Amino acid sequence: MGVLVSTLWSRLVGTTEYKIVMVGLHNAGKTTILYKLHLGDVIETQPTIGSNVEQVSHRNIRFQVWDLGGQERLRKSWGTYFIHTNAVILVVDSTDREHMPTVKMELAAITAHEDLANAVLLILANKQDAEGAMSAAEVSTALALHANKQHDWQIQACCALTGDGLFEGLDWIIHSLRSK
Ligand SMILES: Nc1nc2c(ncn2[C@@H]2O[C@H](COP(=O)(O)OP(=O)(O)OP(=O)(O)O)[C@@H](O)[C@H]2O)c(=O)[nH]1
Ligand SMILES: [Mg+2]
Repeated sequence: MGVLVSTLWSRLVGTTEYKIVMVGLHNAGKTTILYKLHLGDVIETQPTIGSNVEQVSHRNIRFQVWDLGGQERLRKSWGTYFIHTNAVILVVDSTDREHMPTVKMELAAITAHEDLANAVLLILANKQDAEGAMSAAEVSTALALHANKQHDWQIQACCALTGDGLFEGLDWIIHSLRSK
């Protein structure tokens, strides 16, 4: 009963907070997305060593968004951020066809991680503005997303520079978490 009342109260006064962890290979656009969501602006980024964390608000819901460095040597530590995560965002550089097999391998590790058993998964097919970018459908095929039966998932095309697709992605996360 107490949990029900507190959930209803949170929804009424807008105090729900979800933890999102954003992963993806180096140069995928994670930090650009984080600050586009947090500040509404495009910032100049450097490769992330470790992580950034910021609050993002959308539809009266607060998200604590973690942006993890994507260089190969940093990927081993992603798992240390996963505890109590509600949603994982996997950011993909849609122009980087060569590294899709690596993304697929990292995705397999993410979906198998025990701390993410209840998390929902959003794949952002980023850099849609760039020439030669794979469509969301092509990225979906390259990553064999339909084989993923463990998590609720969705793929969303986006462009971090304009912000197109980013809030649609958050809308899906909200909808998916609420229908759990
Ligand atoms: N054309 C285009 N460039 C983008 C887009 N998103 C990010 N970039 C560029 O991609 C480069 C890498 O962006 P970051 O946000 O630093 O990438 P990251 O995923 O945080 O990289 P790591 O911190 O190394 O893991 C930057 O030059 C961004 O401006 C996009 O949607 N379109
Ligand atoms: Mg970064």
